[in-house]
Amino acid sequence: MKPIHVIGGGLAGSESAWQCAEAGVPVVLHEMRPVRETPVHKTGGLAELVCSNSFRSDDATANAVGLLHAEMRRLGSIIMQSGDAHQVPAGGALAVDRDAFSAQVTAALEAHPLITIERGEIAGLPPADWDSVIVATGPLTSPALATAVGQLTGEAELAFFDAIAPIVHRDSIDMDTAWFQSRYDKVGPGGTGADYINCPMTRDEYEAFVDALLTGAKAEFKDFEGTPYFDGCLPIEVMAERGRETLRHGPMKPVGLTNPRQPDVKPYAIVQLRQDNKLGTLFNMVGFQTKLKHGEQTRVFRMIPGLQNAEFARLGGLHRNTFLNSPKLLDETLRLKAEPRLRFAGQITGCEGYVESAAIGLITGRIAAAERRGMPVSLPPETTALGALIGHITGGHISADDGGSRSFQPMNVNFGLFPPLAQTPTRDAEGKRLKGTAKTLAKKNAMCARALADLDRWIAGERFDTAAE
Ligand SMILES: Cc1cc2nc3c(=O)[nH]c(=O)nc-3n(C[C@H](O)[C@H](O)[C@H](O)COP(=O)(O)OP(=O)(O)OC[C@H]3O[C@@H](n4cnc5c(N)ncnc54)[C@H](O)[C@@H]3O)c2cc1C
Repeated sequence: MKPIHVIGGGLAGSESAWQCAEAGVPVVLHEMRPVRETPVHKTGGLAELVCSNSFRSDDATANAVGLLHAEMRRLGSIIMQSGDAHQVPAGGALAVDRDAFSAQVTAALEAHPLITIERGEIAGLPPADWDSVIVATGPLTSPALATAVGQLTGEAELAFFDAIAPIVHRDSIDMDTAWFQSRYDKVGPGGTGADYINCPMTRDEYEAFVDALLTGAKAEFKDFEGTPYFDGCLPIEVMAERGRETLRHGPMKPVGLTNPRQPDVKPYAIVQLRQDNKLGTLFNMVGFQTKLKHGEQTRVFRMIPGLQNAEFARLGGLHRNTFLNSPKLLDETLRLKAEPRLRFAGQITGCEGYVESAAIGLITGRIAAAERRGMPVSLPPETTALGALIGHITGGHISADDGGSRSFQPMNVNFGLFPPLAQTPTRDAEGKRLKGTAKTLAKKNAMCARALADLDRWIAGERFDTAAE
């Protein structure tokens, strides 16, 4: 059997390669690192996490990304297996030790008899005799390949940017000012209820901090002027520009947390830091992605009480994010209409986040493997998180039909992408009428239950079963 070529050994490409191989199809995985680096990757490891170490909520009963975790686990995801094996405490979220996680993914792929890993950049369109290719080169696709893809799709259909948050050495945080606590003391999977470091601010401190953010020198990005930000990853200073109170309602919201030294005084704002490595020596500043210049970051972030002596293991930054205008360019099985031997996976398709990228890698791998084996291709139902996400990429988004710039933007999985329930729950188990948040929660519960039931039926109806191969 001719191999499937997967380009890019990140979150999506690693999962794609794994799924193809588990389905009995040989794979050549091409990863350019460490021969050639991206502006943000630091290692040669597969599935390297470039910023936060969080896979976000692990709640499969009421959260769309938690549901996606559950679906991927049912489909034998190597990313979820490795994430689960290297979890670190993070309240209700699934966060991982990034090095151990990446090492496990790398070892699993290296050991698979059907996977060959070739290190080196694919610096242009793949050779013509590669008849089935999965392009999973991510937001930082190398310029040579991006240019080649751009020529197939039209240059205007690529390029965007993203921001990363700083990481602080734990022993440089003043724990006489800061304290450990998860919001609402939420224990979550593998957490303790006291997983985050919290830094409180008075009103005066908050106002001075916002002023410093607004006036601090920013890195310039002339290349990207006029490009809209993705709302899920707004730089902190851009949020501050939207209004002086915006941060207090966003990453600095002071709710669900009590300062043990002054339990009766409500902080005006709180900065949270989340454990970043298993050792617990590094903590990242939650929601603090930034395009402040490096010197300014040190100065401004040391204004935060508890971080006055902070030592930064990594400062924040702003980087390119390459993605396709997929609804226009890809068919329903994620093939490039202009060149169908090329299939796309991961963030380059316009999903957003580690888990979503891996999820699209998972489905793309299964589709490509089924096709190679001459089996019918079946997509997950649109009621599942996987199906909803693919739907968004390949057709769910409705473009503004005004002839202006494209409107398709990267998207995290969310319940807005799912078809509505046939019947929305109106009463609880005791027959009491549901209202407000209880009603919303019941709706999410019902959507999750529907998704998992439909996914199980889809799995049962597949013509090949990866677990049995
Ligand atoms: C600055 C920044 C910060 C981010 N922060 C977060 C975050 O905090 N949380 C989150 O969930 N997501 C974050 N993301 C998004 C996250 O990177 C992606 O969701 C995820 O890594 C995408 O997975 P992927 O497999 O599509 O791409 P990647 O994981 O980036 O993998 C792509 C791989 O392709 C390789 N490659 C590129 N070009 C070539 C080529 N021509 N030949 C061979 N190999 C090639 C790269 O080396 C890389 O290993 C961030 C992205 C950026 C850029």
